[in-house]
Amino acid sequence: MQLFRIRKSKLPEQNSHIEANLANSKIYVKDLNKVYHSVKGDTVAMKDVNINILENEFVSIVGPSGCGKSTLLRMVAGLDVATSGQIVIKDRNIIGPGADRGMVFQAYTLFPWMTVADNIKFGLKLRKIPSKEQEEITDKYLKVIKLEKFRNSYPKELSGGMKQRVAIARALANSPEVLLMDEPFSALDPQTRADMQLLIRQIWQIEKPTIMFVTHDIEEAIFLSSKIYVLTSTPGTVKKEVPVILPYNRDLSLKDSERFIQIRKEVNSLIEHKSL
Ligand SMILES: Nc1ncnc2c1ncn2[C@@H]1O[C@H](COP(=O)(O)OP(=O)(O)OP(=O)(O)O)[C@@H](O)[C@H]1O
Repeated sequence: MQLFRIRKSKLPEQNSHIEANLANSKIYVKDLNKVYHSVKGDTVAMKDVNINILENEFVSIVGPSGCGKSTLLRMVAGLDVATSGQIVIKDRNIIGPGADRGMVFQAYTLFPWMTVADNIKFGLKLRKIPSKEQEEITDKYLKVIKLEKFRNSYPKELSGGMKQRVAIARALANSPEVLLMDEPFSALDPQTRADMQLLIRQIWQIEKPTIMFVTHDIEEAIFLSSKIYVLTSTPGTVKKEVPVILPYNRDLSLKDSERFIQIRKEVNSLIEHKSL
C-alpha cells in the first residue's frame, strides 16, 4: 500500500504538529518506513524514522552496517520511494529528485569527458545560467576547493581526493537547499580523508549549507557535525540524537581532546556491534 503522500504543494494547515516542527527545519523526516520486496521476501529496512535537520546544520547519520543509512539518504534525495511516511524539505514534500538537493556519493561521479571547470558548470548550463555568471561561480568554487590550477584538467588526471573536491564544488555551485553526502570520503586514504574533513568543515563554516552526511566513521561524524543521529541495526530506527557540543572552529587536534573522546565513547556505546 502506498501511504507516501504525493503532493508538491504546501502542507495542509490542519496538520499543526508538522507545521510547528517545520518552522525552523530544513529537512524534516516523519514516521518514515521502507520495506524492500523481493522474491526472497520482504526486508524492513527502516522503521518509524523521525529526523529534524535545522537550517545551516551539519548533521551526520551513523549506525551499524545495513541499518539503512544509504536508504534514508536516497529517499531524501528522491532516488528511492518510502513505503510510508513523509519527507519535507523546507515546506515541500519530496516525491523525486530535484535541483534543491546536491549529492556527493562515495563513488567518483564526475563526467570523464569533461574538464574540471565543465564538471562544475554542468548544472549551471542545464539551468541556462548566463555564461558570465557560470564563469564567476566556477572560479569561486575552484578557489574554494583549491584546484584553480586544474581548471582544464580531466578527471583521469586527478587523485581520488581531488575528484571528490570537484564533486563537492559541482554540488555547491548549484546553490542547493541541502547537500546530501553518502560516505563521500570512504574511498580515500587516511591522510587525504583527514584533509577532506578539514576542507568540508571550512566550507561549511563559510557557506553554511545544510548538510546531511552519512558515514561509518564515528570520529568523522563528531569532527564535522553539530548533531548526530545514531540508527539501530536493521530495521533502522533512530536510537538517539546526540548533540555535538564542541568548539565552532575545529582542527584535527580536536580529536585528541577529552570532550571529543567522551562523545566518541557515547556514540560508540550506542552502536550495536554484532559478531559476523
Ligand atoms: N534494493 C534493495 N533490495 C532489497 N534490499 C535492499 C535494497 N537496498 C538495500 N536493501 C537492504 O536494506 C537494508 C539497508 O541497506 P542500506 O544500504 O541502506 O544500509 P547502510 O546502513 O547504508 O549499509 P552500509 O553501512 O553497509 O553501507 C539492508 O538490509 C539491505 O540489505
